[in-house]
Amino acid sequence: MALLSIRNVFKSYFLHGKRIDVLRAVSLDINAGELVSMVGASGAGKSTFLHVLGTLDAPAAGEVLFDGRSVFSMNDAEIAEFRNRTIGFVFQSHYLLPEFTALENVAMPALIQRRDRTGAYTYARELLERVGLGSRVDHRPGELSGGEAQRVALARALVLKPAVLLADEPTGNLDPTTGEGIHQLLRDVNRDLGITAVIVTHNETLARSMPRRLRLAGGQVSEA
Ligand SMILES: Nc1ncnc2c1ncn2[C@@H]1O[C@H](COP(=O)(O)OP(=O)(O)OP(=O)(O)O)[C@@H](O)[C@H]1O
Repeated sequence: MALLSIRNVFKSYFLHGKRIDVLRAVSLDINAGELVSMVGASGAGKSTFLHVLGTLDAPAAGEVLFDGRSVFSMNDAEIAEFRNRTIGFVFQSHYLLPEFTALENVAMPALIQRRDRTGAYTYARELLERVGLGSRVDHRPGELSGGEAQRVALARALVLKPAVLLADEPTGNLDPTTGEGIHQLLRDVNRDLGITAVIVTHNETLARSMPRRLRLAGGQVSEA
């Protein structure tokens, strides 16, 4: 059975009396452990797709299934709980808290969930070492390079041990070499931690380096 399934999903926006159909009858299965890239023109709906897949946004019609269970049939509190437990997000901006160190930023989701403090910091440190920032744990975001800050954001997305990692243009603000470093880390995390990952990117070369490639165009998702 697929880990994540999208079944006949529609999503539109209404703005100034006009309707924009973004996703039109999208169906897709993603198996546990897959590493998937998604490309598509600006405005094609990639972020919208990722938000629906990540349960941040409900579809107008259709279903999102996790392990065969329909996510949007749960109530809002249950969906939020499910999302916290299951999905890690990385965005184009790192959204790190400026007044906290790298270590505190990574541990934060676990502390908010009232997990064991020592365990949270130990795992946060381990994740920072994994992303190559063992020597930067006490740096605040303003004392990190763009690529380093994005690696901290990736570590933070992993601290609750999610089954799924969704990344929306995680290298969009980075130079190509630094961007390739982040993509390599995503490949490592997928391989070593067994996390299922979907990465939206504008970089066709990086997208092609992923084992499975999707393209979003005309409201439809196809294998690329
Ligand atoms: N909240 C909203 N209200 C109205 N229209 C929206 C909203 N969010 C997105 N859109 C429109 O929906 C379409 C898809 O947007 P989306 O951000 O999903 O595209 P994208 O493929 O991620 O684009 P980009 O690569 O430029 O980030 C765009 O035409 C956008 O203008």
